[in-house]
Amino acid sequence: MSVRQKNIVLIGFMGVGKTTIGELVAKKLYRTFIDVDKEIEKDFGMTIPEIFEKHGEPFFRDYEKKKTCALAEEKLKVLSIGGGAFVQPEIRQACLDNCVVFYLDMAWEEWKERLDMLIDSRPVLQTRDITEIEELFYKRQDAYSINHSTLTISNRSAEEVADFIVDSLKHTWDMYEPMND
Ligand SMILES: Nc1ncnc2c1ncn2[C@@H]1O[C@H](COP(=O)(O)OP(=O)(O)O)[C@@H](O)[C@H]1O
Ligand SMILES: O=C(O)C1=C[C@@H](OP(=O)(O)O)[C@@H](O)[C@H](O)C1
Ligand SMILES: [Mg+2]
Repeated sequence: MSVRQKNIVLIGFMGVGKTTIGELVAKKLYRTFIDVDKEIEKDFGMTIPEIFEKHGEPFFRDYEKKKTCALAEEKLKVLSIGGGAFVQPEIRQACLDNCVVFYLDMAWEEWKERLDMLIDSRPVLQTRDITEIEELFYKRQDAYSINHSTLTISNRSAEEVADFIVDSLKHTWDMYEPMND
């Protein structure tokens, strides 16, 4: 597949801005944006917390695996995936094989300021105290560290990060597949 046709996937911990930044990147590249969590919510007619509540986390992870792997194989999309998705080896492989994977990396000190804003919509945060959330934050970094490009996004606006992603993609595309005049 041409490098220009590959999907772009944003990964990283809950609340770092994958959905917000993904939507901006898609607009700037005139691509379709897909938020995998929103697709799952549409499929069930329920919010993510409701799916966790009714069916449990293992069921959610299994559905997330099927949905994310299928979407990763499309072309020319910008995808934001759930913060826990990339921990699943099958999802990681599908994304790394078919897409350009950007990891949005944020410092814990900055992330923890977002906790209050996130907790109602992220069931994974509701069953853990702050120490356990911090452990999960660092544990997930092992999976996130396998990517095509790591962006340190602390103290950057969503717009700045999106512009950086678009510029770096254009640079890569021109390097590997220069456009004819
Ligand atoms: N760069 C940013 N700076 C400040 N707030 C942000 C930034 N990116 C996202 N946000 C805010 O953080 C919250 C979580 O963002 P979201 O895009 O849903 O993250 P994710 O998809 O990674 O869980 C939202 O309220 C969003 O407006
Ligand atoms: O990290 C996780 O385990 C989760 C992250 C959420 O997505 P965001 O990363 O977009 O918040 C959502 O998939 C679900 O609540 C589980
Ligand atoms: Mg999201």
